[in-house]
Amino acid sequence: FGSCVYRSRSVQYSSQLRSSTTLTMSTEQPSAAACVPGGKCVPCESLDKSHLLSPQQVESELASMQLWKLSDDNTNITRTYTARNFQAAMDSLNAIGVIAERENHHPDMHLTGYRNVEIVLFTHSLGGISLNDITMAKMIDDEVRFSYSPKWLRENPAAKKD
Ligand SMILES: C[C@H](O)[C@H](O)[C@H]1CNC2=NC(N)=NC(=O)C2=N1
Repeated sequence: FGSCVYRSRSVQYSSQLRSSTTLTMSTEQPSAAACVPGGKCVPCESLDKSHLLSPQQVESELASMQLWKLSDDNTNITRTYTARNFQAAMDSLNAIGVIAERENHHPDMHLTGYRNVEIVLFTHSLGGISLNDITMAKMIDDEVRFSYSPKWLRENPAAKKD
């Protein structure tokens, strides 16, 4: 997933003595990179308005992602679920957080009523939806092992993973 090309190493030179320069290699945190389908990543900063998806484009992407909905104002995609319990909700948020940090593309996450979760994805730098958000949604669906409320799962069979 998202084999992002990170600007991996920053080289800091600090000359301690005039006669020698200490070369300290430090590996930066993975740089700003957001992923688009196909595992290619583009740095967040390289996105511009041309990367915004139209509502039609979003809807066609979401046709195969039934757990996600396009917001009424077309500015984000959301996924809501009820976890089995508070810990399961927290575990899912933390798992999503790992993906978000890895991809440097972060959802808004809301936990209410101790186990009702809403995940909201949009590209902050554009104020709308880009392919990065679609990719993140797919990664969340594919990689996170959710523990749902059995009642919720019965009511949302699309969430069932075989
Ligand atoms: C500097 C940093 O890479 C950027 O702010 C990243 C961080 N995470 C992000 N997450 C989201 N959803 N949208 C962004 O534009 C974004 N940009």
